Amino acid sequence: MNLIIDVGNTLVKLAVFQGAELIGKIIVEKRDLEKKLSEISQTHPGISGVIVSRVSPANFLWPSHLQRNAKILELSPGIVLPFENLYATPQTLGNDRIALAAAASKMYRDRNVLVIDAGTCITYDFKNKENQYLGGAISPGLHMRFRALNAFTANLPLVELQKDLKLTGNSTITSINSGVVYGILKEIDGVIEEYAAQYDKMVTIITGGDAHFLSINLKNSIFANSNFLLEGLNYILEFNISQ
Ligand SMILES: Nc1ncnc2c1ncn2[C@@H]1O[C@H](COP(=O)(O)OP(=O)(O)O)[C@@H](O)[C@H]1O
Ligand SMILES: CC(C)(COP(=O)(O)O)[C@@H](O)C(=O)NCCC(=O)O
Repeated sequence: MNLIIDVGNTLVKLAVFQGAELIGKIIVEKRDLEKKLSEISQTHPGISGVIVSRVSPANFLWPSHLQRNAKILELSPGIVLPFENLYATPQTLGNDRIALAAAASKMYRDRNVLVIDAGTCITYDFKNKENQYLGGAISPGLHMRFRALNAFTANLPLVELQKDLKLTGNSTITSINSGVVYGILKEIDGVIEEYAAQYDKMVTIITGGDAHFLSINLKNSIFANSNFLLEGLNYILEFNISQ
């Protein structure tokens, strides 16, 4: 059994895998991580492998049971990867993006794959059909856009996402919502179309906290998979254990 820990910039995702099958998942705030880890190590005494990926600091103590009985792997740029990494600055590449490329490699090794992760930031990661990771793009996430409009102006309030979309905002709140949400939707559709024009038979995956809401409003039909990053981390762990 493997324990997977994905520390994002906003939330921590924890999952337990039995081999390649995800058997449990929980999303927690960083302040609750240590408590949850201790609970999981008690309820799943069979955990023998752990992988942790961080893109932001998270301070916690490992439960002693895990420290004693499990192989703990911290994802870092030096780790052996199941794909060829052509990023020009691999030492600065986000661990979450490495995990997404690993999942693309596991599930679609011989295909061109674009992975979109809509979390704190929106990341675009492209792996080609030669199993090479080329890189992609980083842009501000949904909440970051709402917060930026509030933080860098005098008059704009901090708006919560309105799921009822109106193209033409007729108030400050609906204008902000239209700008943020249509801005993201058109960005994502545009990026997909640019890649699809350059790479044949491309698979596109969307994941991350805002994936569901965005995917149902996109023009392009793409696969939403909320566990894609976790699957990638599990694959990297299994790949390194078997080396
Ligand atoms: N300050 C915030 N308040 C409320 N929600 C936020 C805030 N910052 C980010 N979010 C939302 O939290 C979710 C985090 O998604 P997730 O994929 O877990 O991101 P990450 O991996 O970056 O932690 C997203 O829906 C994002 O829009
Ligand atoms: C771009 C990110 C901040 C995304 O983080 P997230 O929104 O998933 O929390 C993270 O992948 C990161 O810190 N990347 C480092 C820069 C790079 O990937 O080149």
